[in-house]
Amino acid sequence: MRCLTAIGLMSGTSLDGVDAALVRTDGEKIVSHGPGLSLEYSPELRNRARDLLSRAATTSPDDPELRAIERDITLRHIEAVELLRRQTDTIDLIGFHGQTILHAPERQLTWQIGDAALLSRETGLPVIHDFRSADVAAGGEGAPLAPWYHAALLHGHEGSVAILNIGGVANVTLVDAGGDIHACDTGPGNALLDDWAFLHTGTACDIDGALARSGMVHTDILEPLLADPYFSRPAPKSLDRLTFHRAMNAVKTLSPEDGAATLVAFTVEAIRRTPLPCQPAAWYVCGGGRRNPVLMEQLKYALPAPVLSVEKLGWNGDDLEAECFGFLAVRTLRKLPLSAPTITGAPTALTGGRLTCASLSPLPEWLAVR
Ligand SMILES: Nc1ncnc2c1ncn2[C@@H]1O[C@H](COP(=O)(O)OP(=O)(O)OP(=O)(O)O)[C@@H](O)[C@H]1O
Ligand SMILES: CC(=O)N[C@H]1[C@@H]2OC[C@@H](O2)[C@@H](O)[C@@H]1O[C@H](C)C(=O)O
Repeated sequence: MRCLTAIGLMSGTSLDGVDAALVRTDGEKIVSHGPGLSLEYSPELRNRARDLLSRAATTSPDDPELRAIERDITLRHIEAVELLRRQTDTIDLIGFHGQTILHAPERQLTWQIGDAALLSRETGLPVIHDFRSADVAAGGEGAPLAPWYHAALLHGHEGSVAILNIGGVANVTLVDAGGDIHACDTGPGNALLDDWAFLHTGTACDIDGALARSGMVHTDILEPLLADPYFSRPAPKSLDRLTFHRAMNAVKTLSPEDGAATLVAFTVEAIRRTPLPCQPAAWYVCGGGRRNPVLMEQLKYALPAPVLSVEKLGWNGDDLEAECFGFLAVRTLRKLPLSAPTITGAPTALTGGRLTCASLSPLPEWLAVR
């Protein structure tokens, strides 16, 4: 198959906005990746989405507020596509992750909202979406899905490497010296710390780790949190943004600074305790967590190998997830696997994703022959 240029779109668990990025690929090799951009959600939309997440388990897909949030989020994605389109000649397709509002693989449930038909109609492009359902339906975790992309980018790299994404939730990909891929969600990323900072300072995150830096870690609170069976469970495993929300209750009597320090330690300790088949020679960090200097310092202290930003590999740590969904969109078209037993626990290597093509007539030849 010839190489295609895809726009990948990701609205992550921190609910900060939409990331969009270009990737040129045949679904196996990465010819080029980037540039990308991010568009924030308004504080109002963020609050509505946060509220929706907390009641998603009991919300019907026809709920009018859910529909309204889905539309507003999709409109922001359309803006992102139009802005990115100005930076390149031809776009072939879009990989559209949507916004996860509920993730419960043990109930074969994973729910990403986003109106793929509206996105396709407004942009005139084919849209691949619903990346996680097939994996969850087959008994997999449905997440993380970035590992195939990390492995493709690492092609030719020697030794074992960990790529650590610290978003709202944190997840790791380990590519071992033989090229085998292992992965899982490690535990909380920034989401608890974001909620804590918002509660105490009204800011969307603990900017530059200012709160955590002057706080003290309360191990008497931390240890019971780390006693959760999730941390001793072998990989593959995945999380919902709200899985460890009770930690907010556990730290509620602490000062803003001590609460922040304890939540940072929770993220770091969960990463350190992640059961991996071998120790990586280096950890490369992507996602917004790498911008929190306190988190990065603590990681460097806790982990036995060097901890660096993915920028050291020449990658853009803000765009990586968006690029990934462009890459996976092309893999969907080629019916290549998006997941595998050591990544999501799916019984075999599985493809996934669905095509929505609202306004293309005639279909491009590469799409029509699928
Ligand atoms: N200067 C900063 N100081 C502290 N934290 C920061 C800073 N910049 C970004 N962050 C953190 O990064 C987060 C955003 O990270 P990112 O965009 O990777 O998350 P996401 O993609 O939404 O999450 P996920 O990967 O779980 O889907 C913010 O919510 C914040 O916690
Ligand atoms: C269900 C869901 O949306 N999971 C996200 C979330 O954010 C980080 C972590 O939890 C990861 O498992 C996943 O996203 C990335 C892009 C993934 O699938 O690799």
